[in-house]
Amino acid sequence: MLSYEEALARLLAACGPVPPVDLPLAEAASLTLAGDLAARLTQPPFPASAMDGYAVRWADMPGPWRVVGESAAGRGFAGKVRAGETARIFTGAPLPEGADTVIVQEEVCREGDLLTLTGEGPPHTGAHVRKAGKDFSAGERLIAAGTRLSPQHLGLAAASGHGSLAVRRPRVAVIATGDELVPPGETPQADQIVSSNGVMLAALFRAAGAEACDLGIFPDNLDAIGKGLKAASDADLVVTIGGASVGDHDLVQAALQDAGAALDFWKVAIKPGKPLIAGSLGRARVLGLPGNPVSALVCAVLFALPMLARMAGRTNTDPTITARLLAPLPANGNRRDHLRARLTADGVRAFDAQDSSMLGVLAGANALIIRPVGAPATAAGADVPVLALDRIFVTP
Ligand SMILES: Nc1nc2c(c(=O)[nH]1)N[C@H]1C(S)=C(S)[C@@H](COP(=O)(O)OP(=O)(O)OC[C@H]3O[C@@H](n4cnc5c(N)ncnc54)[C@H](O)[C@@H]3O)O[C@H]1N2
Ligand code: MOO
Repeated sequence: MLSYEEALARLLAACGPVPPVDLPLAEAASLTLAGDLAARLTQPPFPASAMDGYAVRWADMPGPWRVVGESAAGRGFAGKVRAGETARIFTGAPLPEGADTVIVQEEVCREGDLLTLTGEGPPHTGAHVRKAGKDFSAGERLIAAGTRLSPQHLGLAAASGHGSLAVRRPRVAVIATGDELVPPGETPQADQIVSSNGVMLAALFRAAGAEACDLGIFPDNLDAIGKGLKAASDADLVVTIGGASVGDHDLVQAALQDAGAALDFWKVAIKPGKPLIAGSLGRARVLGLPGNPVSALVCAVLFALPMLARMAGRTNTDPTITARLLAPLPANGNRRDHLRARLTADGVRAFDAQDSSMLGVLAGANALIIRPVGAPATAAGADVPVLALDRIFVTP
């Protein structure tokens, strides 16, 4: 059986960046920028007031002044501020020619056109004025290729003159297999259960900056699964769920072979998720995940997310952190284990129930404690490696 490290290395070696697409800013949130982004505009484009007040020449301090005009945001003062003169000015408005400093309105008294200083006045020349280009200048590199776009990045891109962005958004097709499955919202008949994994994994992949298409449920027969694979074949990553193990109705490998897929490996020394299948179908990568919900999610977190990061053109940062163990753990066997756990400021504690079918425990877990192959019994207080799921699911 392949180790986790070997399996991940092989999967990543087979993935490259997908071609970029141009998307409107509003659709680019949390996707990955394809190329360096340079400013097209300068911000602020002109020296601008940072306060509501009066624009003056520092040389004229401490006044008094004659008010000769007004500069508002979006409607500057066309005239010039000369010796002894001032212009009313508002936050964000262009500083009129001749002026170099702003006095806040709380520090002056105005009677008609006459303005006198009542407070301390501005501390230095240029006070309360934002120089042109203080934020950024046209041509400046603002966001590096490979960055996942946060809301703040989108604001910066908009301000700097971009209405759309070139991003890499890998496409993932999700195929659930199983005669026992009915879609979410439907009432299962005798011997049936609801397919929970499709919606769960599609949401995970979307949160990772992929375009996920949940193709639905395909029964346990070669023809049906073959149809599913056909429908999925223009994706960058095809993810099947279930039918990965050794039972008579576990047909995903056979269906992949029928469809002409090349199989790379089957089974990884991890827990849960041992029967993972990996291969390629045309130009798509294929991951055949085990059907147990926890196994499917753990495999997706361990393998699909790094593959999607690579396809999106991001460097895959290892999300593993270290936390203090709050309750002892027994020695681990020959598979790298991933214990559902609760991570708090105090440390991390594994749930007692670790069966790979239990969605209730999975949904209550915000972390996976990693138990390396052959890890000895570990006492409370020790530092252990942990995957903090909250971090993985909300990145950027
Ligand atoms: N004799 C052996 N039996 C099994 C082995 C083994 O090594 N020898 N491995 C076990 C392990 S470990 C796992 S994990 C499972 C994986 O099985 P499959 O990938 O073939 O999955 P299924 O049998 O199709 O389903 C398993 C389980 O998950 C439920 N399921 C499937 N799809 C969904 C879905 N979309 N939503 C919710 N639940 C789903 C399914 O009903 C089963 O209960 O095999 C063990 N057996
Ligand atoms: O490897 Mo299975 O995923 O333990 O239930």
